[in-house]
Amino acid sequence: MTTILSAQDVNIHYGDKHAVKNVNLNFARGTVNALIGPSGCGKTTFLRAINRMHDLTPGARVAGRIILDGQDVYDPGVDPVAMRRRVGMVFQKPNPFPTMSVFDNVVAGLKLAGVRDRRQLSEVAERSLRGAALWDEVKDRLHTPATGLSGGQQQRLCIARALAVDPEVLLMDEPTSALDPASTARIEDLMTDLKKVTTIVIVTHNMHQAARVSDTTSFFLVGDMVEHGATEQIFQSPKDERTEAYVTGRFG
Ligand SMILES: Nc1ncnc2c1ncn2[C@@H]1O[C@H](COP(=O)(O)OP(=O)(O)OP(=O)(O)O)[C@@H](O)[C@H]1O
Repeated sequence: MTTILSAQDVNIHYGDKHAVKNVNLNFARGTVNALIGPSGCGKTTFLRAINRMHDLTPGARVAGRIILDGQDVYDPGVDPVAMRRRVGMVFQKPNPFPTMSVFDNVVAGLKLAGVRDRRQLSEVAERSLRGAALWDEVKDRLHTPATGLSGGQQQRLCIARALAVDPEVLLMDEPTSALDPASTARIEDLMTDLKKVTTIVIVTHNMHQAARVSDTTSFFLVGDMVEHGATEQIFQSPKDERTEAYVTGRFG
């Protein structure tokens, strides 16, 4: 399998706080990769480093390399806005643009990139909404406000919005934690389909979810990445006793 994303000696500080400590990880193209660990252990901090979200966080410093398909995303020549089209992000709470219609939400990134052709926008909107398993539910209300959708639909809309620009990697930060079990199940099913078109890195508090959806799992603890491996191995025969204690529910 080819590596699409590689973190090399990544250290992240907030002021004096060393939130992520010398993390090395490789993710293969077309896989789902879970980051697990107790609250405050640096999962989200690491995830946000992948698409340079910390550029926008006062006091945050990222050191090391994040290599996306051969290119260091922190290279001074890289335009972070263009790079974020290659590395999409879905957040904990669905965050559709509240004043826009369903359609306009999906194509917002394309429009920002200068695409104006109506037919192209319509094609991409349909493909992305189908990709996010939302098309059938919204095809007759594309031009109604996105805020009229249910929470689960809004989250799939955010996934469609991310997919519309063909990201090579999709970052998901606890994408189902605000959703009911039925919506959660739909998004979990979706992740398996999305592997055909992108590579997913997902932060989740839900170990069952990590076990269900991911190919690899990385266990974080107070800023260290303690263990990384095939999900089955991490859950069934972890090498580190701290991983074992966590996945068997002895702390968390
Ligand atoms: N903007 C910030 N400024 C200062 N410290 C921060 C900031 N964001 C996070 N931290 C600290 O960095 C550490 C790692 O936080 P992070 O949110 O990455 O953990 P997490 O594993 O994602 O936790 P959770 O599962 O609760 O979301 C925590 O101690 C947190 O308090």
